[in-house]
Amino acid sequence: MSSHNQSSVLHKFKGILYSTMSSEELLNSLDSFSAREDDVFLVSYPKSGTHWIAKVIENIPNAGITLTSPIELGDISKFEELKMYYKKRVIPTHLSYNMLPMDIKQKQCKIIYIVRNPKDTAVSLFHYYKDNPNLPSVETWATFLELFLKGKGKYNNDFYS
Ligand SMILES: Nc1ncnc2c1ncn2[C@@H]1O[C@H](COP(=O)(O)O)[C@@H](OP(=O)(O)O)[C@H]1O
Ligand SMILES: CCc1ccc(OS(=O)(=O)O)cc1
Repeated sequence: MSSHNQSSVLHKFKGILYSTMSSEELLNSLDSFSAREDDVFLVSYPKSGTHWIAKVIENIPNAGITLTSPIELGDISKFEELKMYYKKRVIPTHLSYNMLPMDIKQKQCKIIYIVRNPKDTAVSLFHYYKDNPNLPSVETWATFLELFLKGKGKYNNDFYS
């Protein structure tokens, strides 16, 4: 696995790799997020079928919900953006439980946790990295799988360092 390009698309926050589309300032301020009691969080590891489940939820007739972008995606203005939604919010995230904003736990918001067979998730992630020239290049399936099994990947820790 080569680490070229890593600096342009990934950055480490508290030992975990995130997309640079999640600003450090936002990640640092997650605990200042003010949850609503009726918020629903759609929590998943990347490539677990998040978009599919999100679409299913979004298409529930008369659900009266707004599907937002992931809570960790964007800059410090994210929480202001989320405040603008007046309908019940369904908020996706790939954050680990420890990184979830405190208020979500305090208000006991509902969480839908998506689990996909990790063998399929690993294959999906492997192809995702292979097909995305902006991500660090993947050499072989064997090296990728070894790192994946060690929990070393985006939203995990130091896959590409
Ligand atoms: N109805 C469905 N059943 C099972 N997997 C689905 C699905 N719809 C999408 N997926 C798979 O979910 C993965 C994407 O996940 P995410 O939305 O979290 O990024 C893709 O996996 P593959 O790369 O194996 O095709 C995609 O094909
Ligand atoms: C459909 C809502 C959604 C969910 C997750 C996303 O992040 S990622 O593409 O899986 O990194 C984006 C949008």
